[in-house]
Amino acid sequence: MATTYGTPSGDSRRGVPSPRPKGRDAKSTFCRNVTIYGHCRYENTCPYVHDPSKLNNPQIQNENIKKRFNADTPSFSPSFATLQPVTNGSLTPTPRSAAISPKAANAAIFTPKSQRSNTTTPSLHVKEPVTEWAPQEFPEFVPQSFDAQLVDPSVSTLNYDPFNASGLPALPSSGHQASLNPYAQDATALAGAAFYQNANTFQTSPAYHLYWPIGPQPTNLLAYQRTAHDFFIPESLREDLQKKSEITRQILPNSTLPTLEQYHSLVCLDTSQQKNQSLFGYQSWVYKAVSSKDGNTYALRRLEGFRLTNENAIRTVQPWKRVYNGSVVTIHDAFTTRAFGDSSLIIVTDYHPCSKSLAEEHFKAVPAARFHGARQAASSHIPEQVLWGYIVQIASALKAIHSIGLAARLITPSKILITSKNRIRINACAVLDVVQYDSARPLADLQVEDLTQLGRLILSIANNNPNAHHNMQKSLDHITRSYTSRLKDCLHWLLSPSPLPPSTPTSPTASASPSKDIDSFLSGITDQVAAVLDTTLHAEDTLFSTLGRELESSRLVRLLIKLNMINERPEWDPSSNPHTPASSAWSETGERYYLKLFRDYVFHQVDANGNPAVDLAFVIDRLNRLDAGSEERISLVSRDEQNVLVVSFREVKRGLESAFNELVKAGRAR
Ligand SMILES: Nc1ncnc2c1ncn2[C@@H]1O[C@H](COP(=O)(O)OP(=O)(O)OP(=O)(O)O)[C@@H](O)[C@H]1O
Repeated sequence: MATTYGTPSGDSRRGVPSPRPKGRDAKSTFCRNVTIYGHCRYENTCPYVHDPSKLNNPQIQNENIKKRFNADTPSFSPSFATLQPVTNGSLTPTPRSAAISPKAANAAIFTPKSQRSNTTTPSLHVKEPVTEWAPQEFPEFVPQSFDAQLVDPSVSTLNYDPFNASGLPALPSSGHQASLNPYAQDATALAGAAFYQNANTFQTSPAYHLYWPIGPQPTNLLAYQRTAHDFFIPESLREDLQKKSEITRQILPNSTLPTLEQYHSLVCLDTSQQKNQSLFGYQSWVYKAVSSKDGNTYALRRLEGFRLTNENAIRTVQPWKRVYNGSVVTIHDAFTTRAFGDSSLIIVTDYHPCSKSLAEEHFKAVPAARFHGARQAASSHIPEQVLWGYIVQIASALKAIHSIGLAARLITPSKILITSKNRIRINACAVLDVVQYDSARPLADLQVEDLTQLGRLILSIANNNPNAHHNMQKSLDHITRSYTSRLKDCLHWLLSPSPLPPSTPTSPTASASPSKDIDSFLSGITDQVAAVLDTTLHAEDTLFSTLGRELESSRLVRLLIKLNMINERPEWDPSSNPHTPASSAWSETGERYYLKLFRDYVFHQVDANGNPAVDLAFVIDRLNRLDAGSEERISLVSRDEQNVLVVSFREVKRGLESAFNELVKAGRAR
């Protein structure tokens, strides 16, 4: 140790040393007050060395060292930089790094969001520090509302979703019988919920909660251009769907109709008492009925007075159950019954609400006073595209039917249903197979007959006359005048007796097969099939876009349900005993307070005169921003207008999810 001569601090002028000299160790420093006679006036109390020889004495030096590290010396304890949460929920101390970069010293204070209380109002005006230093290119790291009770050590870190937009903890699914929660934002928290998209997939971006970019953008419209219809499905479609739903549920309160096996709540669909027996040989009735087995609605066709003489006759219905084609009304079952007081055959088919037959569509009966009871065409000219649509759809049905060794046998206007615009289905299949079982004709003949019946059907519709085929030449002349030669050739091919000469249905360059079958027919009308397919795809696109709009609506409904479950809930206080009245209103305090103000902001806007401002576009726009968790800030004014809270949609969303999650947890616990 180098000997140094120290200068005792203190008032040396007055020669009084400080009782506790700072800086160097006094016991190893020579006292500057020692005179040439080796005396210090304060030797008894002076802490400095007065004998220069002692300065180099190792014993003294050791003594000094020992004194510095004796039993009274406090033990060494490392200081901790941070307490870092680990996956099992405990806090692990991490030693402070030896070298702290000067940049780090300037960094904003890191406040783990998990440590924010759920029950106290967060500071709404202070920008959250974590967002300030988080690099922009990476998603912000948000500790997921750390709650030691919620964290299950058995849950691996794989369950952790850093992109969980809800900011809520993923509830452990293993070992828990988690009940499905249809309102949960966090799909990963739901056990086995395949209904919820992205249930178990890793989300590379949180874009699933953003506004769907396809389709109309209502916010780009000017105020006067906005209508409620811009946000929802078209009015005509909505009305159509609602009508169908209502008619499907309709029942007759005092119905005397019986229950047939599992089919109950029968409603007769026939609008006319005049029954045409020529088609089946029996009077037929059609009923809507509900199955007690699956709760679905079916159409039952009843053939009154039918007696089953051969068991095999009713078995012919079996292969029809395999015909699954978009242009055929699907058949489900057939049985006989005496429930109506007679012997009846019942054929169970799909029910298509609000459908009508082609006869009702194109050959409507007009008031007798004007036309003496005659059937009059509903419209004078049917567009050729509509006719080709019918042809292609029925051809597709016949392809499915013929390819499994069956024949439709009844392609007639009253037995083809229009289930939506220009969408047709062959009805009443299988009936003739049962009732004419004993006098069955060769299948090939029946299949050729199907094509001929298709020709007659199109001819009658094009001529607006159900009996057009009775005067073939006149009817074909009308086709020549009103439609293209393609359609005329097609009808000519269909109506000609089989086998045909080696020509084709519509084009001389197509198939040279002499046979008259569905394959030849389809190969001759491929151009029309392509055109109809294209129209169908466009219709599908339109419906898909409409569906997308409804998707937005369903998101908003979920959001509204959550808001309404939280807002104005004074009777529940999580901190109090459930059997005692709440001490403070949970829904009025903490983050729920700004949810309440947000509700006012969205739904209770007023204009400058204080009158209610009813702007649907505004409401939808703000709810969408909330759902997307936009960073945009809004001012929420308290009801007494004394306070203004500046808060982002993202913060409101986080508060909403957190509060809703509290309700869900409390509900589960109960
Ligand atoms: N599967 C079904 N789904 C919904 N409605 C159907 C179904 N089948 C038939 N209908 C409706 O039931 C009513 C009666 O049908 P039906 O086949 O008896 O025709 P119709 O006009 O009475 O002919 P007909 O005089 O030959 O009996 C029609 O309005 C038809 O639209």
